[in-house]
Amino acid sequence: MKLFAAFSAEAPNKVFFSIVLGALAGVAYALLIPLVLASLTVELERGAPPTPYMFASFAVSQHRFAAVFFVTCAFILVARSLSQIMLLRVSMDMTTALRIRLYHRIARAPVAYLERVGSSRLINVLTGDVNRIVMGARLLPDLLISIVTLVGMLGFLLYTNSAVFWFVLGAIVVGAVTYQLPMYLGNRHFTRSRQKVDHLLEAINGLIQGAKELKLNEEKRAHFFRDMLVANEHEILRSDKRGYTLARAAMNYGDLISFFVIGVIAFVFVNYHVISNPELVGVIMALLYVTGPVNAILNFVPQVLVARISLRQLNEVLRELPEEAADAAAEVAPWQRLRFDQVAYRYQGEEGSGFQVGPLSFEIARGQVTFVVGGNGSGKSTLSKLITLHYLPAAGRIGFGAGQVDDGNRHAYRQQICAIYTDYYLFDRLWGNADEAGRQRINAYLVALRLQHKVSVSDGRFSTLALSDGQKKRLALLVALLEDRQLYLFDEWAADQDSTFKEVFYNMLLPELKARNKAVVVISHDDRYFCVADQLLIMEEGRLARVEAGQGRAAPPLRHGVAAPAPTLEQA
Ligand SMILES: Nc1ncnc2c1ncn2[C@@H]1O[C@H](COP(=O)(O)OP(=O)(O)OP(=O)(O)O)[C@@H](O)[C@H]1O
Repeated sequence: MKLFAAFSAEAPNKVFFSIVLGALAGVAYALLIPLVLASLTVELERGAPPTPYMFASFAVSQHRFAAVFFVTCAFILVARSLSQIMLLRVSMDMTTALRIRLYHRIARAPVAYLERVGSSRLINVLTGDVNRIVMGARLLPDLLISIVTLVGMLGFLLYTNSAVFWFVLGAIVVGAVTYQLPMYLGNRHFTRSRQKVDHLLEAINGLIQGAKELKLNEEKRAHFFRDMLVANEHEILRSDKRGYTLARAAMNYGDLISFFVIGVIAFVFVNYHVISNPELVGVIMALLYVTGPVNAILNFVPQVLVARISLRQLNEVLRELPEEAADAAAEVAPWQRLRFDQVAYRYQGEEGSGFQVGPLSFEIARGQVTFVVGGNGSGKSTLSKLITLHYLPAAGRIGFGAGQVDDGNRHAYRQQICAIYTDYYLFDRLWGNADEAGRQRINAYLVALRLQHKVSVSDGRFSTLALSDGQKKRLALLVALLEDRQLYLFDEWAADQDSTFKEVFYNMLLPELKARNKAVVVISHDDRYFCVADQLLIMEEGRLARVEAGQGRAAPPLRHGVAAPAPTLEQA
């Protein structure tokens, strides 16, 4: 029912219309056998067969019945095709709408959540579950046609012989109930298999991303295959085999229910009830005829069950996907200082609580460069995500000038921030239309970052991203510099740059941003350049050990011959 509701929400009118058409096709289907039987009965009652009607030089008996029969067939063809095509189209629209809805939800989910669940689960929902839901929903009209046909044929049986009707109805109820038991058990195996697919996708990700490491260590590769890939594959295989075995057995049992009933009526029932031979022929024809719809109902059930499991997974993801308010247009006042007041953040650990950063209190001023320094694991990157408003503080307040960051304005403040994280992502294009001045700036930055012979930009797209790690990071810096923001954060940007570009970064770009009255936060291990900072925040084990005033001056030039200086921006 939930599956149906999810489906009909997409286009209620179209779904309603195609269901009516499907139901009419089912009714017409159920009329075919009674029509043939009625024409035979009329012929028997008349005694001598009438002269056949000639149609296109073919002799046609009972031409009125024949006409109704063929018109009914034509109606079934049209109604059924229309119903299926309409629902097929709605289901395609539904697939796209579901995916787009999920994209929006993922885009609005907090970064901390996305880091926690990882990409495998979400990709599995987007590519696998959405399709399975739509496949299941697509079967609904066929299911409906079969149900209506079955009901119509039961009506015919009631009309023919009420004792047979009650017997058949009882047999169908017993058959459906006994059929449910193996289906229920099969369903449990399918659910288990579906959960394992998430783990398998993660392992496949490791297989591709970790290809280099795996190739260099045969023992590691063997363990990875055994414990991650093969173990998950086998568990999925085991669950699927059990699930499909039970489902198949149940389906075959379902296939034969009609024949059991026919056998019992033909060989046993007739000895206890009065039933004429024409009635018996009619009943057996009707029962043979319902074999198709009964099989269809039972065959579609496993797919609808799989679709229901996927719908449950999708709803679970949608339910647990937290949504952040995303009002980029909220009013925020101009500010000069970013304030952290007793701000604390704690990761959710596997068992209980994880690493805690804070409580931290400090200020970052515009027109100044603030360095965040400290040992590995001291919490610098975590702090960077607090400063850029991705992690929500568990305690304390973050403010820009007199304004406090809250759910309503967080997204608007984010629009004033630009960051390059250690795990940055470089998109292959620049968004927004660049005018002539913009194009000149891009070219100037390409020259300053010595990328002019490697990358060009046309129609806002980079000509290539096949670059070295250092070059890619310089391209990411170019993208950041083109965005005119109030606060810039660089998390170990210079770590994999050679000395020339460290010079450019620390002695040229940072002072330039400072001169443009930007608040600049730099996470760095380059102690040679600490003198560039106006302020140093020193982190130790998640706490702010000290806040030191810096010198706010350029680092002394590199020794002659170590690196050729890059052109300044003005020169470029
Ligand atoms: N996504 C996460 N989930 C849980 N714990 C995390 C996560 N990211 C980091 N941590 C924990 O937080 C601590 C601080 O990590 P963080 O990356 O902030 O340190 P860092 O100072 O930037 O280190 P480095 O200099 O090595 O980059 C680490 O001990 C780590 O275990």
